[in-house]
Amino acid sequence: MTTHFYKYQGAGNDFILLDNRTNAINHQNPKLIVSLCDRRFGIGGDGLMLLQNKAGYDFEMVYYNADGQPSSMCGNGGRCIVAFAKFLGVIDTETNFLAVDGPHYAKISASGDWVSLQMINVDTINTDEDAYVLNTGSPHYVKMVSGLKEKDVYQDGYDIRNNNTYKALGINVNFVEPNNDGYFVRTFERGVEDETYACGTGVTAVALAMAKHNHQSGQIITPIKVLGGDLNIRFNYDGHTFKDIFLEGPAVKVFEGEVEV
Ligand SMILES: N[C@@H](CCC[C@H](N)C(=O)O)C(=O)O
Repeated sequence: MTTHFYKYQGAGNDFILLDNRTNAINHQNPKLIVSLCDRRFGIGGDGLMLLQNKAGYDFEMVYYNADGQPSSMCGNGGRCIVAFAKFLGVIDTETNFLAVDGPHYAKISASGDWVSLQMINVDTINTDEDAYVLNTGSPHYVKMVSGLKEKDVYQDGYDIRNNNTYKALGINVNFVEPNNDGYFVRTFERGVEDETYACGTGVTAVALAMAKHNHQSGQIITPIKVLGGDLNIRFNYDGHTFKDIFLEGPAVKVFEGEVEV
């Protein structure tokens, strides 16, 4: 069958969006998702999402990585699907929706292209040698480096994601370096198995890990530059739990069309 698709990007993390409120799309088809996300033979994307009806919520976000597998939470995907929901008229400027890691609240600008998404609370940050390891809806490894602009993020990220500790379940690898007013971050993403232009749960993990690293607490706002733009993370840290975590940034419809599914 043919269906309408929409392409969105959030700071360069890009996604195919499908409106599946009628449940007409059979999405349990990894081969189809891989081919739609292919940048040469398909539409292209770091992932694919379906917006579905869900009792008790404005909608449900169903997320697949570009490798065709359902995965854990995608922060930029969450921001993009909120913009999509507003475009479809499912929501106005606030929403409560369900994702794989639970309920999420989000706010969207009246213009529909700036989304502030609440993320899950985090109370555990582990270490792996000099790196931080935490789950912000997806699992993340955060390592401070210098010379990040020139770093071989693909190779170094690949090696960490595929080492004996992480190979089986996978992990997203974030390299971070302080810049003027915040941090510069580059991420090797599990399920894309490549560097992406941004990772929302990744920059969230970096912001929390850096607060712990710098012994900060209270209300914290962390601006983060990524390859595809700028993101902001605001949260509250009482020394035990990171709460009221919001990931903020652009979410933009790029193009739309018809595709065979
Ligand atoms: N791009 C995402 C993260 C998507 C999930 C990730 N690839 C994984 O499998 O853990 C984001 O913006 O958070």
